[in-house]
Amino acid sequence: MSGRHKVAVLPEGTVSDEAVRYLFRGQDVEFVYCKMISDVFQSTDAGRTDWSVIPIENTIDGSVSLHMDWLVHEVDLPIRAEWIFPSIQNLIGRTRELAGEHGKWDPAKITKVFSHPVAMAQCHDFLRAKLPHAELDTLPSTSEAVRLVHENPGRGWAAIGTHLAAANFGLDILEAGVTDHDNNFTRFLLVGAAPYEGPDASRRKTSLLITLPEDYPGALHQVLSAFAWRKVNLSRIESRPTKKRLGSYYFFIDVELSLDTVLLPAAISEIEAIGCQVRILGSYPSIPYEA
Ligand SMILES: O=C(O)C(=O)C[C@]1(C(=O)O)C=C[C@@H](O)C=C1
Repeated sequence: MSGRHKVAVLPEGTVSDEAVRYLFRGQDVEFVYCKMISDVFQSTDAGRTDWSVIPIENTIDGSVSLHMDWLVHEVDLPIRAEWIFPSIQNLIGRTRELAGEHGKWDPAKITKVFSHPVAMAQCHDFLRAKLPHAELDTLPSTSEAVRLVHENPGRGWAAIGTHLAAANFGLDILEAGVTDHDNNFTRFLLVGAAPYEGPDASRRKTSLLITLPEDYPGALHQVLSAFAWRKVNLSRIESRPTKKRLGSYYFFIDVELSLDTVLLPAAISEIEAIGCQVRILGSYPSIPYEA
């Protein structure tokens, strides 16, 4: 595809937006903001954009299962790159509306908190300790939550979201950094038909989706040993339902090796020889994060 690349991503001011700006810093790309993650996937699937930005795993909340399932069942978009980005969440609202006697926000004045479910889960301890009385409501993104609070003054509403969203909607940071741990990162995937052309990374990975044969005792052990005896490192193994039958699962396996090496195709052939189905989800650079 020629010309300026287009990247589908959740709305401006989301963590995904911050992360994609970081990945493409200094490069001439066009961001196409989509309200829902389904629109992010479908935009590239339908060819309207070259890539989609998909949050896939978080330090505190683990894998984003919904997005993993979309990658497998709904679209066929190869993974082109992965990178991590800090997920810094803040309590956002209007200080003037929510302040107590001392001018600081007063938890008792907050009736409802909005956010994306994954962002909300990252702030579980804070919400339980400081706002146990508040109703929690989830939305398709953190910036959508901030927008809702912006449009509804005087109701005691607050949002969990980024500094960028608070600034975009002219709201205040009531409390900064409210995630359960400071060292909170989200891993993102760039998926789509176009190869990623950014600066190359020395670390490469390959993601595989493996379906085990039925009635083959020890099949998972054999799969793992095909990697183990070749001393191939796996950075993640995760099971998800095939959605066809109760108890039937795929295994997502991230291998710390490019598909261009001799070892990995040999391991895949060995795994297929025992009757497993192997789908290659992508072989891609793992871009390091530099603070
Ligand atoms: O709502 C956002 O800000 C997003 O970018 C979405 C999302 C996610 O889907 O996991 C991405 C990263 C954050 O850690 C929390 C939420």
